Amino acid sequence: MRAEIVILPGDGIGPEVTAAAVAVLRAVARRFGHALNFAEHDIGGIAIDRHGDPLPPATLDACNRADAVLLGAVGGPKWSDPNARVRPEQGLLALRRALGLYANLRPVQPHPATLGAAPIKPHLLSGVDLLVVRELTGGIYFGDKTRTADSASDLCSYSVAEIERVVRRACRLAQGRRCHVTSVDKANVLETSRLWRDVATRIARDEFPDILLEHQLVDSMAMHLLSRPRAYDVVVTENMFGDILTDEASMLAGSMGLLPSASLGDGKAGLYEPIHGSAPDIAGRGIANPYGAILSAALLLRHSLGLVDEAACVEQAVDSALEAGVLSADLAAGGDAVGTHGVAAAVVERIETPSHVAELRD
Ligand SMILES: NC(=O)c1ccc[n+]([C@@H]2O[C@H](COP(=O)([O-])OP(=O)(O)OC[C@H]3O[C@@H](n4cnc5c(N)ncnc54)[C@H](O)[C@@H]3O)[C@@H](O)[C@H]2O)c1
Ligand SMILES: CC(C)[C@H](C(=O)O)[C@@H](O)C(=O)O
Ligand SMILES: [Mg+2]
Repeated sequence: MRAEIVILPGDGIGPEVTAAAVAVLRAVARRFGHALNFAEHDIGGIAIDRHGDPLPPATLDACNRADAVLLGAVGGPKWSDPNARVRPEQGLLALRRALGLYANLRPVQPHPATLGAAPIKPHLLSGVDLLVVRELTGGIYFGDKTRTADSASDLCSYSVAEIERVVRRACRLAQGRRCHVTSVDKANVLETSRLWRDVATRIARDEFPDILLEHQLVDSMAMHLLSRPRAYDVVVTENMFGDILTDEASMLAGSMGLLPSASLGDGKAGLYEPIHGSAPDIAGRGIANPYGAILSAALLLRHSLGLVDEAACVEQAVDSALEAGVLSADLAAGGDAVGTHGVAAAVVERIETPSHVAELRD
């Protein structure tokens, strides 16, 4: 197949981890005979520096035309002055909104080889397999903002239609899994959460009789996610709760650097990015963990290009590399760590050696 993929490396470790993911996609293209074309564009801080705009029109045009977009990360201390006129993160938010990507899928499946890196007891982690579906284009992120000398406000609003579409997406995804959806809200305090709970209840009851829907308040969810993570299958929640809970969930896997994400709308095109940020504390040292970016590339192959076997091949190559002890510094716990390039090379080698990955599939 032919596909146009836009690469947005962004800031900090973004360029390091996207380079690793592109190397893996090139290996997939070679092995399976696909013509994947990559076009790099600016977003975030680097786009502010070069164009005075965190989402330049040329970047947005390219993303609109592409079959899929792969992003590294945006932001960093250079652009973090609270009084700055414009911020890198605005570029990412505007892109998600402009592409209509309302459902952000963040799968969490701790790998046996990285249990040692997690601060949670290993017996709580075996068998954990959950999928957070985070609403991505509404809520407090996008409401009106005000600021005066002595006060500030951020409006949180949701429409019925915004809640319906993301809950439907979560229920459909659960039908392909264990048919269990946990909807997370703060309905004991927030009006938006009370609407969320009403709509989620109605959609599950009227359209998905095969789905078990449960509701959980976000504060106790933050606790249960660590104390009984195996209890969850699909978790659906609003924008900011999903942001916070998935950074927490990354500790089940062992590192922020491990979790991928897919941001989807109603069409095939999507935006794929690891859930972590630009990690200014380790940027430029070649030690960033690229597994989350590589697994995001696997999601791109599956969801936007429909290349299911190719996606599975990447995921199996990652499993095999982790099993072989190819661990970046955040996972190696003082042992021998492999740099970003080394991790990418280990995954590429496994994709190029079909027998290696086929063995795992049996
Ligand atoms: N999608 C995005 O572009 C995105 C996501 C989150 C944060 N950010 C931005 O990133 C900047 C830094 O934010 P932060 O420090 O709160 O969060 P962060 O995710 O960048 O880093 C948190 C911690 O996790 C570590 N870490 C993150 N990714 C890693 C990786 N791949 N390998 C190894 N270690 C990794 C970092 O070294 C740091 O100690 C901010 O400007 C923030 O807005 C961007
Ligand atoms: C950088 C920031 C705007 C972003 C978000 O809050 O959505 C990030 O934290 C993420 O998780 O993708
Ligand atoms: Mg986040």
